[in-house]
Amino acid sequence: MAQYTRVSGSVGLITLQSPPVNALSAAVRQGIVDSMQRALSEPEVKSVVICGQNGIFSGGADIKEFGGQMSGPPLIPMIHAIEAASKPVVAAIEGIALGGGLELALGCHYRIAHSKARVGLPEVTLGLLPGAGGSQRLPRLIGVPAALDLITTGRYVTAAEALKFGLVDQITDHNTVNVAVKFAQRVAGQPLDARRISTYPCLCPPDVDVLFEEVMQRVRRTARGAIAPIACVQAVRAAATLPYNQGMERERELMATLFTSGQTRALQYFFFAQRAVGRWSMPSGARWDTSKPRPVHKAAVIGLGTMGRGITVALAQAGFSVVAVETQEKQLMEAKQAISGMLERGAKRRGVAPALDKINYGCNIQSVADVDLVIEAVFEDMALKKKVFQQLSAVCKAGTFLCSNTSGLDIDQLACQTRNPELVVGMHFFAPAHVMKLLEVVYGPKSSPLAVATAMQLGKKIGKVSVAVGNCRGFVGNRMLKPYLEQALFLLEEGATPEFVDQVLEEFGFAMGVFRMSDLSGLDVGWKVRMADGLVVPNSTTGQATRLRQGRRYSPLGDLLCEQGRFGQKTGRGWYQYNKPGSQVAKPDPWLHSFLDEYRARHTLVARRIDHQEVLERCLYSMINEGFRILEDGIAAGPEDIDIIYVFGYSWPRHRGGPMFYATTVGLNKVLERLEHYHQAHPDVPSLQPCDLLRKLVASGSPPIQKWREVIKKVRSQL
Ligand SMILES: CC/C=C\CC(=O)SCCNC(=O)CCNC(=O)[C@H](O)C(C)(C)COP(=O)(O)OP(=O)(O)OC[C@H]1O[C@@H](n2cnc3c(N)ncnc32)[C@H](O)[C@@H]1OP(=O)(O)O
Repeated sequence: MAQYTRVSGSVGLITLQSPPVNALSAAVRQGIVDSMQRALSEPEVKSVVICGQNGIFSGGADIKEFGGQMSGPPLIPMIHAIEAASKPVVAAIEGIALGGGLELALGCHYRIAHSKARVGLPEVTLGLLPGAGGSQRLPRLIGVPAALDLITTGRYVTAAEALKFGLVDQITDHNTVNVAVKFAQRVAGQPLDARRISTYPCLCPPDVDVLFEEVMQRVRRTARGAIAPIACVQAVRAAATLPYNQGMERERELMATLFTSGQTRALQYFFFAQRAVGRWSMPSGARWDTSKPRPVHKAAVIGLGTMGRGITVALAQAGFSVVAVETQEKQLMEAKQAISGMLERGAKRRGVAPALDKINYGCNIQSVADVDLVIEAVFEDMALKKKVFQQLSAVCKAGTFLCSNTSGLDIDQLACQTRNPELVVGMHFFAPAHVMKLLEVVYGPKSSPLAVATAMQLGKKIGKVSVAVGNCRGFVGNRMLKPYLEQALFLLEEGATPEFVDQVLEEFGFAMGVFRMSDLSGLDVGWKVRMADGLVVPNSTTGQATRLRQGRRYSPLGDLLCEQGRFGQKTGRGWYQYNKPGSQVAKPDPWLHSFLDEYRARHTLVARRIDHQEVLERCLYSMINEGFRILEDGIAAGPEDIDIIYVFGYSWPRHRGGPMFYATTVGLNKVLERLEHYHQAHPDVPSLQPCDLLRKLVASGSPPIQKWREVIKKVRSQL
């Protein structure tokens, strides 16, 4: 709702009241319409101020209303009526003015912002465009180039930047509402024609066509199939080329297309999923709201390879004191130099001082004795990690949390090496750890809610999206990756090329196809794991046994490449060839194609034509099937956890919501039917066998994803 009061005798004050972010719900819109009518009809009122309660102007349209029947007064005529009002209307912007909130402020005749306020049009991140006149008013107010930037990226700007753009008229460090009220008194009675943004001409630079072309190309390149950024450019182009009313018509048409697209539904789901993962729970019943974290002031990182360096930078940049340990003097010096460089470059980008003094380097594990939390990031080797955990347990003060950055080893085995296994959790970062947003916080059977809460809070403080997951091989992300990689290899055996598989996956929206990604990560990483698991049989080039392990189909293709020293980008050869080791430009490799031909001939495999659909279905549905198993096993509490992990950690296209949400858009019955089909064709591939939870969801009528937790609960209670 909105509250109407009269202040200072002649100013009508409209306060938006809809906690927590004063979203423009039907009730708020109705409140604004009613209050405006009152303010305009009261002769004593000479001007109006619109503000939001609790120091927040507005977080925009109420996203929860998008799915349902719209009720209450629509936003566009409401904003037009404000702009057309005969009395000056001033927006007093505190906290945030986002999306529809900023569009409302753009309908006002003046905007006063607090110096700490942030404004923006983030609709593009929800698969929309600023469809309440924002795409037409903003370019008229701040010019086409700046409007294109804000609207296509959805980025927020500070009050200072907004003032520079001319987006706000004044900023203040004082009480914004008081300043706005005084301002409103001053401008009462002044002519308003020059204050109505919709009447402004749209100022374009001379080379505006070139600008639109460049922006459109950039947007198409980076959108990975998302349609909203393209619609945003088209809407701003309409502002630049058409009279206001026609531009509004174009905005409406584009908005209608976006609104009915599956992409906006996926992105709205993703918005709420991002918030849902913070409300973690464990199978024991421990939860985010009943488990208090302990403050961490000083942390340590053990092992300063690629991951350890990134983690150290992430911690130092967030203001933590860090003890960084590498036992070999030479490696320590190299790491120190690399970390300092990373901090300096990061600080330069953000215009702050580098946090070099936050880090103490040492060769001795004894130097971590007084820290509150340790993150072990040594080689992915269980014996080595166990030794480190034994040492940490002996050295650290009582109560220190011991965390491992393992990407898939058993957390419980590490916990068992320590005196206090309840203080042990996994903190699985993704490379580069100071850049990638995802953190899997892994609880073992002995991990305490205190340890989970502390790791989750630390993740938040260093800017990560943290997801609490259970302990199993590969946790959530890497466990689901296994069937995906496996299917990609099987497709090569059956006739596909790495280029074709990658092309299909990249057209789907992945930043990188599976083979380009493997070349980037290094083929030797998985090879070592498979060797440790006893899956690699060296020099076994023929015979049925080469393609079977433990009764299941197995492709040795990756092992065979590694035997040739082809580890990917770092060796200049992998699934692709590169100009030189370390180069990132992947080129198809004729050697690889002959190698695949010879391999198929040796194993009497006849290459067949594989189409887009088969690549997508086999790679993605096998992965989704594993996601259902993960839910069934209680390793992830809900589908949102999996989707967040895949978008933030594995470049799953956000506009498709994540693998589990994607399954709902395909239709669970279709996913089930195709898995059954492929499993029948490949009975020796267990990952294609549809899991029980998927069958149960289909049997219960494929409920919406928000209801899956109930079905999962029922399935788990029957176990
Ligand atoms: C015709 C169409 C016209 C206009 C289109 C639009 O306006 S689309 C909406 C554009 N606005 C946004 O995209 C803003 C989205 N919100 C945010 O970015 C952040 O929530 C915000 C406002 C910066 C606050 O961040 P903070 O970290 O402080 O809190 P949190 O994100 O956890 O949000 C708190 C709870 O508020 C809910 N919420 C936030 N924004 C909206 C919204 N616009 N509509 C509905 N609900 C919103 C959010 O889900 C949280 O709820 P909870 O139940 O606690 O999860």
